[in-house]
Amino acid sequence: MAEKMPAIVKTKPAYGAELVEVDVPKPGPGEVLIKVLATSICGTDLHIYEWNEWAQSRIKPPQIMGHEVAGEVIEVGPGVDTIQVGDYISAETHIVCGKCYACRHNRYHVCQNTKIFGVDMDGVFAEYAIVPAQNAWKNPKDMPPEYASLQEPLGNAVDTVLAGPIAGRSTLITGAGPLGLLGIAVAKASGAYPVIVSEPSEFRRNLAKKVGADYVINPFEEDPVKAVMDITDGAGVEVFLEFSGAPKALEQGLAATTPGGRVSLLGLFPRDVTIDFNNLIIFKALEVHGITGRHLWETWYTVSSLIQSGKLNLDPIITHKYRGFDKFEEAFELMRAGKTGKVVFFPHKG
Ligand SMILES: NC(=O)c1ccc[n+]([C@@H]2O[C@H](COP(=O)([O-])OP(=O)(O)OC[C@H]3O[C@@H](n4cnc5c(N)ncnc54)[C@H](O)[C@@H]3O)[C@@H](O)[C@H]2O)c1
Ligand SMILES: C[C@@H](O)[C@H](N)C(=O)O
Ligand SMILES: [Zn+2]
Ligand SMILES: [Zn+2]
Repeated sequence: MAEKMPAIVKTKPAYGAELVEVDVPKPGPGEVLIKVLATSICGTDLHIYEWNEWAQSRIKPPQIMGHEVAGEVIEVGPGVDTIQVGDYISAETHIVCGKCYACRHNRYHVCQNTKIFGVDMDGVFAEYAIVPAQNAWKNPKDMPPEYASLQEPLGNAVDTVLAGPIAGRSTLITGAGPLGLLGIAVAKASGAYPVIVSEPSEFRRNLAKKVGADYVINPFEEDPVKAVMDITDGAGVEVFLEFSGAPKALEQGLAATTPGGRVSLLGLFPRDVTIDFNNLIIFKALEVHGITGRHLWETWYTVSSLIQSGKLNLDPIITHKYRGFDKFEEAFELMRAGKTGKVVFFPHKG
């Protein structure tokens, strides 16, 4: 096996990243080494690439980027007995402690000592990568690697969409970035109707339609609250799913939700948000959920089953596929410009 490999590395505390030759890592105790078959870019990778304030406070270069992955196990470290060479895996990116108050209540998704690979340690934008065995998820052999790699962000979308009843419910999704698009696919596969999407980008509104949105709205040109009221005969939507992180979208979504409806919030707001709690939440008796990460491991079972059911319309969401990492800068710049859905690399050129 090769001793060196190309990897996208955050080499310096500054904008960008570099494609460099690094040593193929050796799995330590409790770890496995995978041949990376597919790896996709997350918005968090973009923040690390851009070196925004959050990245500056958290990332310690030099470090291999990336965390969404599918790969074949080629070596297991000492003490690993749950995963074998030849297994085809994806990875839960949150490495949880198993010991804190949250973990001891089976709330692993809010472990207070969570570490994330590709964020707090080397990641998977490479030909080979280390995954802690406790984080490995075995895939069926016939699942395409690009779908298998999307399971981690699909888990975010599944936890948002399925935080309450959805079948037959009118649903508003704000934001059709990669996560919102995955949310549309999950909502449609789960029987939501009508699915109304508010998204300012024309490119992404078109993707939303291809994924199955029943109505799309440009919130910069028409009032989404009025549009939702028109579509729902003045009732408002039963379910509001926030995927944009835009404060205005939150306010509009709450106003467009029917009294007694359900609100699930995944988007992260760039600053504190001021909301009329009394009129938009309390007097409407809304059920509000904050969503973070994925439930371990219930969400992974749901995601895997949804993919295997063939009902998730993922193909329109994967807008860009790259063999090798040579054009990684193009990929990041396209994503920064909002001209992509999900971007997937297949690191091995052969
Ligand atoms: N809670 C979690 O665990 C978790 C995990 C992953 C991502 N996130 C967050 O989820 C959000 C979505 O992620 P993403 O990668 O798709 O981000 P993204 O930035 O690519 O997508 C956001 C979309 O919202 C749209 N938008 C902007 N203003 C809007 C408005 N007023 N109304 C409607 N849409 C508007 C943008 O045009 C864009 O397409 C981000 O805020 C991200 O930080 C949270
Ligand atoms: C790391 C972050 O980007 C990841 N998608 C999560 O679910 O937490
Ligand atoms: Zn991520
Ligand atoms: Zn913990």
